[in-house]
Amino acid sequence: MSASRSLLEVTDLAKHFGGIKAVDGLDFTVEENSITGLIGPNGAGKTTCFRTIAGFHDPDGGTVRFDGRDVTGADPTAVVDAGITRTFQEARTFPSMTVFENLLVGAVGNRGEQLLSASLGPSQYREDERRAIEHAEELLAYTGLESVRDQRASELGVGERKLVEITRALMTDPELILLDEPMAGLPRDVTEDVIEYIERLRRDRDQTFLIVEHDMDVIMSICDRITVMESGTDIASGTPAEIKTNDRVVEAYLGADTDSGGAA
Ligand SMILES: Nc1ncnc2c1ncn2[C@@H]1O[C@H](COP(=O)(O)OP(=O)(O)OP(=O)(O)O)[C@@H](O)[C@H]1O
Repeated sequence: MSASRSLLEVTDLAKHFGGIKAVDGLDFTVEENSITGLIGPNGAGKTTCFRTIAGFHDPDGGTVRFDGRDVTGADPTAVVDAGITRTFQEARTFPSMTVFENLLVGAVGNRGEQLLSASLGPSQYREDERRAIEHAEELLAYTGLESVRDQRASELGVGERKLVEITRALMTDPELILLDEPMAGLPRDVTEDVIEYIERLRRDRDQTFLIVEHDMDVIMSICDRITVMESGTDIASGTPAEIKTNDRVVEAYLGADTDSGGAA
C-alpha cells in the first residue's frame, strides 16, 4: 500500500455521563482507504465513541479532526456534510418501502432531515431529487441489487437487507463509513458476502471504514489496523497480528483463545 494519511484523528476524546466515564482520553487514527477496527469488551465505550464522532453526543473533552478539519462537537448534519456516515447495529431499513425507496431516503435520511424540506424551493427540490434518483440507480447497478429494486425491504433476506443498509450510507457520498456491528445476527455465509462487499467498496470506490464488531474472525480478517478500547480509553493499536499477541489486549479482551471468533 502506498504512503497513507490519517483521514480521522481522534485525540484525547472524553464523554462522561454523570460519574460514568464512557470515553476518557481516547486516541486513535483511521488512515485513508483503510478498514480500521474498534474493539473492546462490553461497556468499553465503542458506541459512545461512534455517537460522539457522528455528532449525537457533545464531547466533554478532546478533538475529532476529519480530513484536516476540526469537526469536534459538530451536529449530525454537519458531520454527514463533512463526509462521515454511520450505519446502525439494528437494521434500519424501512420494511414497507422498496429497495429503491430505501436508497432515496438515504440521500437525506442519513442526515436526520425530512425528505421534503420546507426550506427548499420547488426547483431546488426537483434538482436534488433528480440527483438522488440518478445516484440510487447507479448504486443499484453497481451492487447488483437492481434485481430486487422494487421489492419491499421486508421481503429480502437478512444479507440483502444489510447490503441495502450499507448501500444507503453511500447516498450522501461519504469518505468514511462508521459501521456499528455490521455482522450482528448474520449467519456465517451471509457474513462472507458482507465482508466481500466492504472490501469491494474500499477497492473500487476508495471508501474508508471504521468498524465496531464483536466477531473476532471478521475483525482479524478484514481490518488493516485495530484499536482496542477498555474503560473508555485505547489500550493498544496495531495490525491484527500485533493485536492478537499483545499481552494487555489478550488479558483485557481476547482471552487465551483468539481463534474462537466470539470474544464478547
Ligand atoms: N446515554 C447514556 N447514559 C448513561 N450512560 C451511558 C449512556 N450511553 C452509554 N453509557 C454507559 O457508558 C459506558 C460505555 O457504553 P458503550 O455503549 O459506549 O460501550 P460499548 O463498548 O459500545 O459496549 P457494547 O459492546 O456492549 O455495545 C457503559 O457503562 C454504558 O452503560
